[in-house]
Amino acid sequence: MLELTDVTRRFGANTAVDSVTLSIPEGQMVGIIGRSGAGKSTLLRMINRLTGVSGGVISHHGRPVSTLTGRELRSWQRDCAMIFQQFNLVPRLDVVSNVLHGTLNMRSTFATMFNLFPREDILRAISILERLGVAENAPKRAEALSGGQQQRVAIARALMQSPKLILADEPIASLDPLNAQIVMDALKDINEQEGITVVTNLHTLDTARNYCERIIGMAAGKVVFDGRPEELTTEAVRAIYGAGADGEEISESMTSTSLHARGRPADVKAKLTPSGVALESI
Ligand SMILES: Nc1ncnc2c1ncn2[C@@H]1O[C@H](COP(=O)(O)OP(=O)(O)OP(=O)(O)O)[C@@H](O)[C@H]1O
Repeated sequence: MLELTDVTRRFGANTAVDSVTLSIPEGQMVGIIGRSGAGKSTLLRMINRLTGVSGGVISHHGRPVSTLTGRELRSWQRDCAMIFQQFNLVPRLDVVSNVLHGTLNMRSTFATMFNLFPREDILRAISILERLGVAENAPKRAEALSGGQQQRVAIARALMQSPKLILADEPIASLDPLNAQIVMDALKDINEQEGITVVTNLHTLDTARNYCERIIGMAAGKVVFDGRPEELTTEAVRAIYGAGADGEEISESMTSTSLHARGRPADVKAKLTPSGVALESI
């Protein structure tokens, strides 16, 4: 169980995350939604300790993790792997080495500097890449891969850490709908097969509904919705996304996966559905 009690993060006078209290049981797939600036990334980054807390406590199985330092902090960061919107791979390094870097915290600096990896780790990295359908790219430089393939490599690197939790910060925001679906399917599969808790920020409501058993809605740093997808009523959506700054109502484009493909008229929207990609006129 991951527990956040009164967790707050301030940046100067700005409160990015405001007294958030949450319990996330082991094995849950949770989607965090909200407008830009609602505090979603800051919340995830505090769990992984990329960002410190200004107040409150984060604990895992009763152990406070928000105050860990040194070796214990590194061990916690290994337990909760992060996946980022921009993949964060080493572009010039080959794919398999990128995945092997998931073992970074477990190895000596010397071994890491010279890319010395045990044979069993290399075989494991390749089998994880196989599972994610990108093993044929193992010798290529990461930068030679498409965005969707790079994100699958980033997921492979996360799995290489044998994490207890995967924290994904807008993992599909840079991907086209088809690749977005492949990446979300991979995260769902890992959650179901391995029982790894997945907490993912999503900028699209329909993706959260389709993939997550629990949705947390944030607005201005606070949790304003926490429930099952079917409990997410229009009223709840309005509480999360509110009205626009100029008073306009929430629009589908704010909350759904929309793509204006090159050469395609802007009034056609590609929507990610459980059965594939549907093009709709809007
Ligand atoms: N390192 C930082 N320094 C100063 N302010 C920050 C920092 N990180 C985040 N903020 C501020 O905290 C607030 C919440 O930002 P955060 O990135 O967590 O929101 P978000 O919901 O993830 O938005 P987005 O979807 O655009 O990433 C914003 O007002 C942002 O400007």
